[in-house]
Amino acid sequence: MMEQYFALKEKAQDCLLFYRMGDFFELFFEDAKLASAALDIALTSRGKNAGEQIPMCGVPVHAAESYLAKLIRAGFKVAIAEQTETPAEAKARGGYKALVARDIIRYVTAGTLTEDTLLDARSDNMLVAVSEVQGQIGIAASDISTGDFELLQISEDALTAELSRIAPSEIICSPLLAARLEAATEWPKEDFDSQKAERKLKGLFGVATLDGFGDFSRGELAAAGGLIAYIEHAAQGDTPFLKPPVQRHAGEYLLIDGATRASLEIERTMAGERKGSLLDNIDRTVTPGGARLLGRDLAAPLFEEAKINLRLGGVQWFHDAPAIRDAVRDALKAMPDISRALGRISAGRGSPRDVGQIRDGLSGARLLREQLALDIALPDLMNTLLPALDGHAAMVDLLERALVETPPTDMTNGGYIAAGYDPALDELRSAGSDGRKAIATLEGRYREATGINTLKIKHNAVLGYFVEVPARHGDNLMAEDSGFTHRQTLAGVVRFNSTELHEEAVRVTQAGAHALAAEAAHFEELVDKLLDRQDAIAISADALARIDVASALAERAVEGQWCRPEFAGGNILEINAGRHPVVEAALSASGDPFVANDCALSDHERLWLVSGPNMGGKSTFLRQNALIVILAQAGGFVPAASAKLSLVDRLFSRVGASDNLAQGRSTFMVEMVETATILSQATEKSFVILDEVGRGTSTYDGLALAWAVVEAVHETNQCRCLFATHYHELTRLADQLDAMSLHHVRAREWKGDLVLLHELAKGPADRSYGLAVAKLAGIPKPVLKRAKSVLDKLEAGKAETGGLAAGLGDLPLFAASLAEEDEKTDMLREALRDLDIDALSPRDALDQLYALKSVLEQEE
Ligand SMILES: Nc1ncnc2c1ncn2[C@@H]1O[C@H](COP(=O)(O)OP(=O)(O)OP(=O)(O)O)[C@@H](O)[C@H]1O
Repeated sequence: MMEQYFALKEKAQDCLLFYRMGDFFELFFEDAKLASAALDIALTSRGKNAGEQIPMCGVPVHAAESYLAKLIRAGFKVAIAEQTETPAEAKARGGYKALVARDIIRYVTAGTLTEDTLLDARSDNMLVAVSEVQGQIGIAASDISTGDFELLQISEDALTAELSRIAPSEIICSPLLAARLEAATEWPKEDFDSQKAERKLKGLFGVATLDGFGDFSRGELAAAGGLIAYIEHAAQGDTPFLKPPVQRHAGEYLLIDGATRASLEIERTMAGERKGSLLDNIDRTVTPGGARLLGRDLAAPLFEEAKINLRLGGVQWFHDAPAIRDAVRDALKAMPDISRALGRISAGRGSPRDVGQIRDGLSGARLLREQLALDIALPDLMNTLLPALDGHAAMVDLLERALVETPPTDMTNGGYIAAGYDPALDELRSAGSDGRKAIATLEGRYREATGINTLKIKHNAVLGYFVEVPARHGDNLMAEDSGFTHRQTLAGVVRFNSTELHEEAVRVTQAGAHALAAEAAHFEELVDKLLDRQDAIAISADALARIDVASALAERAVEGQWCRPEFAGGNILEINAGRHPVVEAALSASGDPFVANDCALSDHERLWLVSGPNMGGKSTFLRQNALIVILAQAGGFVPAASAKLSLVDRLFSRVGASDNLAQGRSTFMVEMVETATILSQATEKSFVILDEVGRGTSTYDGLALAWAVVEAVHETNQCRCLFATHYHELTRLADQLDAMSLHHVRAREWKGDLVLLHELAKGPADRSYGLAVAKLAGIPKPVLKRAKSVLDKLEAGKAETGGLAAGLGDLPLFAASLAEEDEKTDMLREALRDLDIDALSPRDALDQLYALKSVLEQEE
């Protein structure tokens, strides 16, 4: 057995091996130690290997899913080794001592789950494959529990942003990329082959060309190849359930990098929780499919006005029609998760319950369509979605006739095919129940005939049916002519068989076995019919999810009195009475009102410098405007009285200081890396919020950096920007930078105490109130007093010398100093531009590099 175990373990590689033995999955050696610790179950031992006890632990097969869930959550992968023949088959093959054959039938990994119990119903579970072809990155992403499948090609610098959007549970990559993608599992290069992948995809979707799905690059195809190979490996041969690939193009979406996503707490808070995030705040969806789609929408807001307005039209319609909204949401609430049920069926793991769910979902969809079709003024969104809900009448009708109302998950005991669907099955069932009745009658007759009132006819798995009497009556039935044959004597009872009982028993078991087989055959047939229509069913499920999202966003908008955003040309962001939905909700829980604030960025006033006391609401103001952009471009209403904006191509946020010690970066380093990304990538169409850039270092360095960053954003990037700062000195820049204006959050001192008004006003803050905030926070009085006298001294010094920023008045403008530096690098640029990299051998490339270096040295 150990030999067989080692062979399987070798195959399982870095996965824990679940080795099936009877009713248990057993784990041995190191696997047992790891699993027993992770699952908190007993570690025992069994037999010896090389003189050492073999550590072992086990989980019962019937409860294996919950243990699997725990292990996957703890970051393990599991290989399931099942018995591939029965003990009887093994005996027939190799005699009494033959070992039952076993093989790995499936690998369970975080990205290849389909079971309800192992998945979060309201989030996607993405598996991502990444490849690199000629310097371009191909990404294939799929949620195999629903079949969603997308492909895209990006440049390498966009990789982390894309991965943060997709938030995969598991990443695989070709060996070339493994060093750059720490979290990824390396997968053989042969599977990342674009030509092989193209053939595979064509086969999978039964098409002669992939042109109908998109014009895929070699990188995209290679990634798809890796992804499919990995899924096939996990399922050990079953064809993966994938819908036709959707090709994404970087320019179709609002780009949000990982740091911005994290700092704006879009889908998760900084602490990693869904609760407290923007998504959690706005999520009023009533179906798991809707919740998943909303998550996807927020992760990738659109950059196309027509598409956004299509979504907004749907939200508006539900917003304006409360009765329809309520009715639709009630109908949706009752609907099962069709997508995931279909995913399981397609993966060969579907149960009668899954088929029942699809029946109920599709029939609900049809009712919904009939209900909505009565409305004459449907918005475009609904006009495009409603037809997708139809077309399943024959399927629903078949499933309604074929299945009982609530089919079980477990098929082993049958009972899921409805009475009346198949007369032959009905007959088998009645033969079975007639037999059981006959056995009950037989029991009565035997009691009478033998005079033993305690005689019983029982059934167990080993003996089948038998007659049982207490031991003291045993002898009566032992007589040769009694009609009973002895089978077993136990401590208190004796068991017998009889010809009549045997005949009835055969009738019952045969009828039962035939009925089970008939049910299984019907089930298989139903599954085949469903799979024939799986694309159409998936489209209906997607349409239901979209309707759920539209009605949920409308519900949230009504609840919070949100407005429909409008889009305009140019580069504006005009928000009237904007609010931060998460802060507002937190405040309202404690009964405090949220103070709404306006934002009015335009081509002439692109950059707002916001100052004011700590705790005054600067960060909240910056973030709320970023969140409004996200919500608007995701196709939702926004928390404001009115909102008009020009589409944003990239959103950047550098908010708050957070150490990323895991990556070995200090607070200041993180701040600078993020700021560098913004300065290099923000375009005129971007929106940037910068919060206290420079505060992580010494005052002079910090101010100098903040100063230069404001100038660069204003002069070079020319994007819309909100910049919060405590450096009062920066306000001087307003004289030089014509598209920058000054704003502050208001505060007042009242009877010696600070009152924060959280209200934005024009102009710079009059003072910083740092000490007053410290007092609010409970800094001891002697410390405050001392701080006050230090402050007085500093301010006296400042008055004499002109302060920190003295002498900055005659600094030349940013653009002027930049131009000078640019010239220096021109020769280099020329040389680089003339290089034809594709034509270079590695040797030439090295020579060129030396040449470039010497150009640089000459210049310097
Ligand atoms: N518009 C508002 N209306 C009501 N309360 C607000 C508003 N904005 C902020 N607050 C409250 O003030 C708190 C502090 O806000 P915020 O963090 O935005 O201040 P800040 O000016 O950025 O502070 P710091 O300079 O210390 O970072 C928030 O947690 C919230 O409770």
